[in-house]
Amino acid sequence: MGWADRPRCDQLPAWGQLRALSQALTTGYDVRAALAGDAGRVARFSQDAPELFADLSKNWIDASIEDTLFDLAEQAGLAAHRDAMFAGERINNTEQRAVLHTLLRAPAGAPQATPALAEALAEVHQTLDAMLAYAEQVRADARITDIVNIGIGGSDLGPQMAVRALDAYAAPGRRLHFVSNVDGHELDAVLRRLKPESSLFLVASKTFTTAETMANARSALSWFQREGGTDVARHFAALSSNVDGARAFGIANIFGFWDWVGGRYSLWSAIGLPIAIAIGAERFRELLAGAHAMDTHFREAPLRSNLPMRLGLLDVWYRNFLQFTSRSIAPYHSALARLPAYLQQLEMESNGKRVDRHGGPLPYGTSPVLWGEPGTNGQHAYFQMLHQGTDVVPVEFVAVREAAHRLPGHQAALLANALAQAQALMQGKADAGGHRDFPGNRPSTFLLLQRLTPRSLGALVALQEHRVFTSGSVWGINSFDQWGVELGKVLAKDIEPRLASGDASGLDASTANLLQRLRG
Ligand SMILES: O=P(O)(O)OC[C@H]1O[C@](O)(CO)[C@@H](O)[C@@H]1O
Repeated sequence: MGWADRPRCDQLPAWGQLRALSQALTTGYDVRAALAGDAGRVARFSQDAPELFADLSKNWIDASIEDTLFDLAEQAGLAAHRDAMFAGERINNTEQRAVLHTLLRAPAGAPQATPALAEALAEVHQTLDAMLAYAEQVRADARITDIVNIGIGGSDLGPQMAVRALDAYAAPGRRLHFVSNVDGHELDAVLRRLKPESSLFLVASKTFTTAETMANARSALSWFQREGGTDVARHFAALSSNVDGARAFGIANIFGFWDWVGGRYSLWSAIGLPIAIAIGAERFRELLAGAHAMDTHFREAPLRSNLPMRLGLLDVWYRNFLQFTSRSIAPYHSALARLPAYLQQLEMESNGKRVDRHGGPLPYGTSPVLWGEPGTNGQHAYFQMLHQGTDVVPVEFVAVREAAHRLPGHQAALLANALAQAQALMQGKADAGGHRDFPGNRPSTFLLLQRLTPRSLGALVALQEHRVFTSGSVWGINSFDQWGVELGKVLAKDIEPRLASGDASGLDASTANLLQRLRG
């Protein structure tokens, strides 16, 4: 039986065993006792992976639970599903598309399973070379001081997150702006500071039809022409798999990609152009190399030491057997400020599904809610709830050992806080007074990077992509479509003219009332 037609995960033997294991944890799993009583626990639940170290030992997990999760992965055909993705099978079944973002970071000429894949890889490298040559050209052009990326969702979140994360590698004197929202305040605030002759607009849209991006691109183009800009070909470029659409818009400089790159998996493609302009071609290649190293790990490491698989299986354990509904991301590096937003799209758009890949409703939970802010800021905001709230929320710390700055004292203070928070969540502190009592035993994972470099960022992001693949695969869903975003788009199109006309016919009473108030 193949991965696509195996029984649903809740009908697999390991699922029942995991249910029994979770029912045995009547008062939760005691991580403190487990750590104190087992000298081998840290080694058993820690591991190296490319560019990072992971400590899972503060989680509600033990050897028998993890072994049963490994059984579940085997029974669910996880490895075969992964291999099908790398082999270019159309695993995105609702759109009949392959899922090959990993090919975007494969080295030129890397052996491929089929001639078609080898050909696709050659095309990837041709486009990459052209895109990186263009990035270098922009970097060398002292007249261009402001680059504006106009895109939304995957055409915004990845580049924005990475540009900020790699700011230490950016050449000074050039500003990158990201405009995503159809809310004109956002574009207006950027345009007010720009001059046409020193601006470059990158219109980033896989489909080149997304309403917000098209509205912003049209407004940017009229501003450019109104302000006396003449050379559209020099000041506008498009990053899109819809080359005809970009051309019809009037853009000549187009960097393409393929339908097998999902929007939220696209920062490695032409969508990564703002990153390449910020950090340069060589550093961009390092970003790809870091991701490729994680791809190789995901492909080749045995299940037991395969970090994306271990994290994804832990996510399944938490979501389906301990009923945790969210995970908090705590990056202890201010340059990773946009990582939680990026991961929200990655995980919640991929795995926020209520039917299996054949369309059958699921009786179990899927994507958790992801949220977070950089540490130490979160500590002074919502960590109260993590320590003393009624719900258990697993926290994923991301810490970076070496700072990119030389300000004395700050890095030690930052790292001490990361460690202390993980420790405090776990240890707790008994106090008879109630209000000052910390129950402790709150689970966390600790990911540790040596430095935040293009390479380590690439590995970190690929790790997250593959852990999302893992949980989605076990759940039997299609992690690569996003039909859930469509209905709101259609309704907005219907409502927009009504705001002008006031026609509320056929609307429900609440929407009709709000429509009239918005008009007034
Ligand atoms: O790159 P595009 O085609 O403009 O799409 C932007 C985003 O919109 C979505 O399709 C959701 O509406 C995302 O999946 C995607 O990343």
